This record gives sequence, C-alpha cells and structure tokens, in this order.
Amino acid sequence: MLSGTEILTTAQMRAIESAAMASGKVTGLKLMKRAGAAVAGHIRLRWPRPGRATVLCGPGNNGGDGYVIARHLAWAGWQVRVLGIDNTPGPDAAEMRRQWLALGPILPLTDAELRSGPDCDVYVDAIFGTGLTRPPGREIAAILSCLDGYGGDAAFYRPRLVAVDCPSGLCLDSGAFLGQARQPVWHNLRAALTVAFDSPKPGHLLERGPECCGELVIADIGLREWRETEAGPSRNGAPWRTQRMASLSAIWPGFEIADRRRFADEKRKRAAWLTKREGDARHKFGHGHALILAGGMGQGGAARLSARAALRVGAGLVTICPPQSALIEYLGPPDALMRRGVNDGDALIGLLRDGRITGLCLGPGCGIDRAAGLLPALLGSGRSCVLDADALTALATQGFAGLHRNCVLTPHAGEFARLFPDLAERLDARPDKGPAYSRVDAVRDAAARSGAVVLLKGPDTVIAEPPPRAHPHLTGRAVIHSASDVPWLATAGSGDVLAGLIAGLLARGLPALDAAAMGAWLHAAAARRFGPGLIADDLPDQIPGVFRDLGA
Ligand SMILES: NC(=O)C1=CN([C@@H]2O[C@H](COP(=O)(O)OP(=O)(O)OC[C@H]3O[C@@H](n4cnc5c(N)ncnc54)[C@H](OP(=O)(O)O)[C@@H]3O)[C@@H](O)[C@H]2O)[C@@H](O)CC1
Ligand SMILES: Nc1ncnc2c1ncn2[C@@H]1O[C@H](COP(=O)(O)OP(=O)(O)O)[C@@H](O)[C@H]1O
Ligand SMILES: [K+]
Repeated sequence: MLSGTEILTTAQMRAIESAAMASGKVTGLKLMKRAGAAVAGHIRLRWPRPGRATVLCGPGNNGGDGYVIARHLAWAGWQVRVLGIDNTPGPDAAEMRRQWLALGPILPLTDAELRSGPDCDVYVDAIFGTGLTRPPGREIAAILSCLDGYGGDAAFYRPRLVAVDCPSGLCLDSGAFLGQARQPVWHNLRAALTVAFDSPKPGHLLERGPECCGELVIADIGLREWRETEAGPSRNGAPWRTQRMASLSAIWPGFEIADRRRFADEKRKRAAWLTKREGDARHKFGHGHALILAGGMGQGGAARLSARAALRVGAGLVTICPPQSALIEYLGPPDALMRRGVNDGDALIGLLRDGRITGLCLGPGCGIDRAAGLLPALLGSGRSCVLDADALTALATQGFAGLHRNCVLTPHAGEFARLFPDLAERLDARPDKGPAYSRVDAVRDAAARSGAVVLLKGPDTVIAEPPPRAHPHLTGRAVIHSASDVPWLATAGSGDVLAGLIAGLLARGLPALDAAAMGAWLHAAAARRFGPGLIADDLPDQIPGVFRDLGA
C-alpha cells in the first residue's frame, strides 16, 4: 500500500542500462548525452548567469558525463576549465572527450592543477559514480578533500559543488565512503546539488548520503519509460530482477519530485484509507482494537505515549494494560483510553481470547522481566504486534523462537547490536571495497534470521520483511525511510510514539511491513509539521493535521 519511489542498486541500474541498450531502443552514447544535458540544465537553473566552471572528469562514464556537461556550459557562454585523466575510457566517454577537445583543452586531474586555477562559480564533480569499486587513490583523495574545504584556502568550494550521480568516493549501494570509518568522520565530500539518473540509489538515502549529496535531483534519461513500456514494470525474469534486487522502495522528503504521477495516486489511496473514508467498517471494532502492554509504578510515560499514538492513528479502541497494582498510574487523560490490569502471561492469554484484539505493543516502559514474562503468551497468540524497547532486550536473551511475520521489531542501533551482534559488526566495519554491506543488507539479513519484520531506526530508517515463505532463498521487500530533514525527531520518547503508531496501524489491519512503513512516514510527517522544539508528547496530536495536509 505504501511504496514511495522505487530505488535501484547499482547492479540493478547497470542491468537495466544493458538491457535497454541490448534492446536496440537506446544507445549508451544517447544515455550519456541525456545525463550530461540534464546536469548542465540543473546548473543553469540554479546559476542562470553564465560564469566560470571547473569540471573534474574521472576515468569512466561518470567522467564521460562531465565532458558532456562541459560542452553544454561552454555553448551557454560559460568559461569552462576541464581537468581529466589521460586514460582509455569506454567508447562513449572517449567520444565525449573527443568532442570536448574540439572546444577546449583537458588539464591534468591533479590537486595542484585544481588549486592553480581561477576561482569558479561552480565545480562539477564527475570523477566517480556508480562504478566506484575501491577507495580513491592518493591524488584523487587530495582533490576530494580540497573540494570539501580541507585544503585550507579552498574552504569556499562546498556551496558551489555539483555532483554527477554522487559525490565521488560515496558508495551508492550503502551511503558509506569507501576506505573511511562508518561513523561520521572529520571530513566527507559534501555537494550543494547532486543530479542522479533514472532512480535514487540506496547510497543517496543511507548513512552519509543525504548530508553529502545536498539537494538531490533525479533526472529522467529515458530508461524509465523504456522499462515501463518495453519491458513491463515487474516482468518476472527480467534481467534486473535478480534475488538481491527484490523490490526496494524509498520515502524521502523530496520523493514526489521523482515520481509525481505515482505519488499523487499513493497520496490519494493513503489519505482515503487513513481517514477511514475507504473501507466498509461500520463501527469502532471495524477499525481494530490495540492493546498496549504497560509497566509498573513509575514507568508509565512511555506506554502512555504509545497508547495516545495508537488512538490518534485511528485504532477503533485502545486499551492500556499495566499490572493491576499500577492501574492508578494510568488513570489520567486521554479519557478515550481504556484500562485493564494484566498481571502475567496467563492473564494475557485470557484477554486474547477476545478475537477483536488485532494489534499489540510490548516494550515501551514495560520493564525487561515483565516483557520477558509476557512474550511467550503474546507470540503464542500469533497476533500482530510491535516489539520495542524492553521487549527487544528480553528477546536478545530469549532468542527468536515464536516470532512470526506479523511481528514488527523496532530496534535503534544499540538494540539492533544486542539482537544481531554479528550483523551490527559487519555494518560498522570500514568498507574497503564496493558495494559495501549496507543497512538494507543488514536489516534484510535480520528479518530473514528472526522471521519478523525489522525496522532499524535512525535518520535513515530501514524496514525489511522476511523472505517470501514459498521462496526462502529470495529476499523480501524493503523500504528506506529518510527523515534526515527532521533531526528534532531524535527526542526522548519519540520511539515509543512510533511503536504506538505501528500498533494502531496493525490493529487497523495493515500488513506488518506496510504498517511499519506507514508508521515511520506518519511519525516523521508529524515532526516535520510541528518543527523544532518538538517533544515526544507533541507527536500524536500532530497526526490529525497530517491527515488534513493529505487533503483528506
Ligand atoms: N545510470 C545510467 O543509466 C547512466 C550512467 N551514466 C554514468 O555512468 C556512470 C558509471 O560509469 P562507470 O561504470 O564507467 O563508472 P564510474 O563511476 O565512471 O567510475 C568508475 C571508473 O573508475 C575506475 N575506478 C573505480 N574505482 C576507482 C578508484 N578508486 N580509483 C581509480 N579508478 C577507479 C573504474 O575502472 P576500474 O579501474 O575499476 O576497472 C571505472 O573506470 C554513472 O555514475 C553515470 O555518471 C551515464 O553516462 C549514462 C547513463
Ligand atoms: N538524526 C535523526 N533525524 C531524524 N530522526 C531521527 C534521528 N535520529 C533518530 N531519529 C528517529 O527518532 C526516533 C528515536 O527513537 P528511539 O531511539 O527509540 O528513542 P526513545 O527510546 O527515546 O523513544 C526513531 O524513530 C528514529 O528513527
Ligand atoms: K561524481
């Protein structure tokens, strides 16, 4: 139901490109000319007066795009300086280089040459794109650090840097910089604008990607139409639909730019369902009953946040269930919330005889021992549920037995490392060759291992489902949700609200992956709507406004 924009790994992109060329409908040269023209067009949109540009061209087709850009800017009256490598590129890039040479020289691609040139209005990074396989060597690394302002006197380059496909050095499958530590380091190349082709790649949205790409524009170079008309959008057996490439979609702040038609349709469907205008439920139980399992005295805040979120997202009924002795702590507003004491697993089993309870949330403010005690009863019921916070800590000791496809695990990085230490370690390791192991790979592996939907939180939230039951050797669907534009969402209790939103959506009947993806989207949309200064308590009450903004 909620799919956003399709994103492609670099392998998928290459496979699509090759299949399109093999079909005879398009040539590599034509694609390169369109790609270069698109970048030049975006430069001219943002810098309408012709000025000075330095174009840095690498050894492959990314460099080929650079030569096309140089030509377009020169035709438009710009003074263009081109730095390139004296190598033998592929035939398309070689042709574009030859054509540039009819207009101007190619200076050596060195740090010294870059520094010796005049100050420019725009610097174009066409050094490496999707073909990066290893960390840049010393000379290119020096150029990249100069472009990022660490050359001392060059600190002013950054706001004028335009990246072709990506800032060079970024692994487009993971968002990591090859050869560098995964955690934020002292420098990364940062562009003001990145123009990428056909579809976003995971690396544009993960880890360092959003910060380093700056404004991200996806240029259509004619492959999308070919894919949809000539090849069919999801034809099985098409060469790019190999198993590592199973459906991957993204939701990020600018995604409607890439796919306006589809976005409008998604938005309409989403709005109609969320606001209960679509569907045939005639009474509150038709919108589901969510149960929020809560903790003892003094721990009530987290579960109350979850419960409020579940109510706001439209569950027909929400009941909060602390131990009997702590009920008094949960008597405050909202009055719409129902309360019921649940002391232990047996009491929960009794309660779950009511088949109208359709979504549960276990973990926020629950206490590890209580969560561990309730887990077997909850999992044994097979009911849709969110396991967060203390329930994840309990799972880390109990193991994954009993988890099923209707469970959503919502770990942050620390909880993920407790649950899947080896995967977290791989994800933390410095990548020395591309494509690097990505958050999508890690979350897919976690989903396959646990048998549940896994949502790994962060500014780049990744959600994946286990492989399809009938095809356990394949990968399931995955979604990247980018919220890098709302850093104020990282506030205490925000995760409890997310868990409640997902529980409410599960209770309303959404399948686990869709509930997790829609919950993540609503969560960020609520934070975006409120703005800085947000505390977690503000989030649930923004949800009706988010619904109204959808045009519902
Ligand atoms: N998507 C599309 O439809 C279209 C894509 N297009 C464009 O093509 C780009 C992909 O082109 P690409 O495959 O030639 O790779 P690219 O990024 O230029 O760089 C790799 C080159 O550098 C080399 N190399 C790698 N690592 C290295 C290192 N550390 N240090 C030194 N060298 C290194 C590597 O060769 P290697 O040495 O590994 O054999 C290779 O020669 C893509 O990003 C987009 O801009 C458009 O033109 C058309 C439509
Ligand atoms: N830098 C960030 N930008 C946007 N969202 C973020 C950022 N860091 C974390 N988040 C989001 O904030 C929420 C924090 O949840 P969590 O870590 O469980 O916090 P808590 O336990 O305090 O509720 C998650 O939804 C996560 O995706
Ligand atoms: K580049």
